[in-house]
Amino acid sequence: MPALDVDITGIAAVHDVSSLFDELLDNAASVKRLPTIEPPLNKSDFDSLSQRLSTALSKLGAEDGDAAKVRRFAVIETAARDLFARLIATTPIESPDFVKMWNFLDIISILSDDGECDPALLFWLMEELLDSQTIAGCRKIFDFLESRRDRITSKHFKQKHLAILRGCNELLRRLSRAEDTAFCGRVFIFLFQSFPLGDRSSVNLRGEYHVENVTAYEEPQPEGTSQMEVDQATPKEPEARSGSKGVSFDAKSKEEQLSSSDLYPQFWSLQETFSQPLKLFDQAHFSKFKQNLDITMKAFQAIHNDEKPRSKSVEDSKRNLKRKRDGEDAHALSESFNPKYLTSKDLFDLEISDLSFRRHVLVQALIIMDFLLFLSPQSKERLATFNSSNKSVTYNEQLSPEDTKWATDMKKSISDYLKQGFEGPYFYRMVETVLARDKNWVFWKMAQCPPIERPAVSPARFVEAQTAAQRLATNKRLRPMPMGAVSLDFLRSEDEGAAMEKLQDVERYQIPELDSFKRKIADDDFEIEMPTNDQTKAAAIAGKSSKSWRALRIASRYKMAAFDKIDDPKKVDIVFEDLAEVDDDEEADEPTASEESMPSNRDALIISGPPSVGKSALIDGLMQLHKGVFALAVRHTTRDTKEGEVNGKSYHFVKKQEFNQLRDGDRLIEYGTRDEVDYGTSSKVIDAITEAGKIPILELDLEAAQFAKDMDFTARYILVKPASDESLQERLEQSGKASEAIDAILKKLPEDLEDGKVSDLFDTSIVNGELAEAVKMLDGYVYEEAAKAEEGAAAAGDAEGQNGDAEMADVANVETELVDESTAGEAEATTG
Ligand SMILES: Nc1ncnc2c1ncn2[C@@H]1O[C@H](COP(=O)(O)OP(=O)(O)OP(=O)(O)O)[C@@H](O)[C@H]1O
Repeated sequence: MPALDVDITGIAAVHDVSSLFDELLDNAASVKRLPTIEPPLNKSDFDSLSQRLSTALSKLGAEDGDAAKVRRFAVIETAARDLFARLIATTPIESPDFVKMWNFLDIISILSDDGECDPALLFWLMEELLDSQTIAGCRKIFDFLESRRDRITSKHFKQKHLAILRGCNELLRRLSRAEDTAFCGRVFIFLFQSFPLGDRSSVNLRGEYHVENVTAYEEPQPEGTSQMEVDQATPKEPEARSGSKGVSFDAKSKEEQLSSSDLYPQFWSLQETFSQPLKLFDQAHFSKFKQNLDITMKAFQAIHNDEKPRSKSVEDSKRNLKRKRDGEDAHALSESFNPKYLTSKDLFDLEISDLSFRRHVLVQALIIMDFLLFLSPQSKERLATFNSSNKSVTYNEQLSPEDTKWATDMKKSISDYLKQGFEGPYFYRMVETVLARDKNWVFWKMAQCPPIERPAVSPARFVEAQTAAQRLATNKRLRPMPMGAVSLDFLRSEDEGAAMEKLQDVERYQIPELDSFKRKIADDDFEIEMPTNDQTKAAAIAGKSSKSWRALRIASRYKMAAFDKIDDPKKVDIVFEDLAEVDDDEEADEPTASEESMPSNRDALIISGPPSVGKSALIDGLMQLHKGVFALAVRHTTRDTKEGEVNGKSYHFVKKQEFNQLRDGDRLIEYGTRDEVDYGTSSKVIDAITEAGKIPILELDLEAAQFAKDMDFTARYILVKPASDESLQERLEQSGKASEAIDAILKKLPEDLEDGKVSDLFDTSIVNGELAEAVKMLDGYVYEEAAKAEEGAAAAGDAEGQNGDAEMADVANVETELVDESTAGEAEATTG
């Protein structure tokens, strides 16, 4: 602490600075009205702070230089300590007025950051503040320190770090590890977060163990003594005792198990080794340890470990912490955070029946196994090349091959055990991660904690590295087989003709089809999921990456849109999918009709019938009548586009492979081949229409309709029949079909329209005689006019049945065509 240069000007300046501090505290009170630690005050909360401070210090003169700076710092420190002492003396920490202290500390922190006072002043005051308070008060001070940690440690850390370390260590000395475990943790965390990662001040460089932490337990009675003490008539405690207290052993291994009272001393004796691993260098101790750990492990394995851990949950602990911090129930906390083991014999059964407890002990054992394996011959060999200059943590002892095997096997058993039970895999992963990180710290310590920060590379070294990299990258020397190229070795080995033929192999010059990777990637996926062995799995993983990359490169030529849809880089399947969507623009052109305009039955409509019977004409008619209600499900086809056809409107024109993919991926609700051309309707197209709120209409030939039915596609199946063979023939001729084809169609007609077949497949049939009338019939069926009319007729009585108007006649017409011919017959008879 700088000595105060007491002189007249100094005393006057201290007075002025004290007045300034009072003013600043008044300013702070008007800026921050809450009596809380938060929010911190900032320099901007005080008007022209630097200037006001210069004025307050003006009596010291305007000299510069180190001596003047020391005088200024001393004056500010004296004024600060005066005010600080006044605040401590007059304001209890619980009082809302204590906010003045927090504000004052903020002011000091601002001055310190600006280099106006000694950087460590804040922490000197903090040390005194901690000294002046009870542990409950220290918690509040720590709340302040934690909330300002970044700010108060970011600048001039070198000048502050000793004061921080001293203050925290002093506090730790006051805290009980058993009662204030959580607070100790906060102090440690504060230290770790304040000090740079590579700071050596807290490293146990000498590798000392905390040997005072002795776990005391009830030593077993020497043989014979118990007989003297125990009443002969009292039966020896049965093994079943353990079961009655909650420990369940496997029936099979019960006989091999020690009773819990026998296990008790063996189990607790492990703690001695856990706290002093160096004892393992004594062979006798090591043998005993191995034996005890083996027995413990066996006992643990026999305990069913499928129960949930019984220890207080994290939430409970958090609640307790909160309570403690609120000062409401300090006692409860001291019970839940006891770092010492309770080793009473009476508790033993309960303790080892708790999965958390067993895990806790096994993690200790795992740490010891790592310690032992560090001494294995293999590890020693590896470490021989390592700079292990810190002899305090490198040991000359070497583990024998048998002991190495024991430690390795034990480590595996423990690891397997930890993975079992409630959230076992998660718990084990956490332990594994912590231990793996810890190993790195061990190496660092062995190498005498070399600086973690790397010095900047010199410009000369950078230029040298850059030139070398450029040289490597621009080396034009040809490799025997450039990356990705197909081997040309066969040119040497085979005769000229065969070699030339091979050279012309399509695979050599043609980019493979995108789809060719789909099956291969699926095969790799299968192998990864159900590997034959580790090698095949590794090969499949590597193969999948390479194939996915190649597939992406090919897809990038014409399927860039699909790339947006790749969420997981390991799943590129989307690039194989058909991206043909229903034409969005078209959908947008025709807005979806209102609810009232929709029929009550919203199943898709399948309009089917012989060629040229008028399916399209009927669909057009229906769609004209009800705009925005229906949308045509455009089929996919493998044929080329004809003149006037628009992709996505007439058909979705796709390649054979793409069509096959849709078909094999169960994405077609019907498909078939006509004249060597594939046609099919994608379920995606239908879903898109439904999602747009419309009803899909599928125009299908008879075979396709049958296919959809066989595929259980839900729809209303409507057959369009010609009024007569002649009228159909006429339309077929008009369509320009060859006469042979027309003959074939007409010849097949009776078979196609055979009653039984029709009634199985279709829900209704409509005779397309006069177009307008047929459309009306279709409309009536779709909007269930017939059903409505039936209801109406029932309500209106007979009269209407006798004087049916034209519309009713139409309805009757539909009914006559209903596939149940007997009913139709009756209807016909009625209307006739
Ligand atoms: N009721 C009708 N009266 C007169 N002409 C009609 C009638 N229905 C359809 N047509 C005409 O018959 C021709 C074939 O009709 P449409 O294309 O609708 O039949 P389709 O069943 O859809 O044929 P394809 O099976 O070949 O697709 C068209 O020129 C159409 O205008």
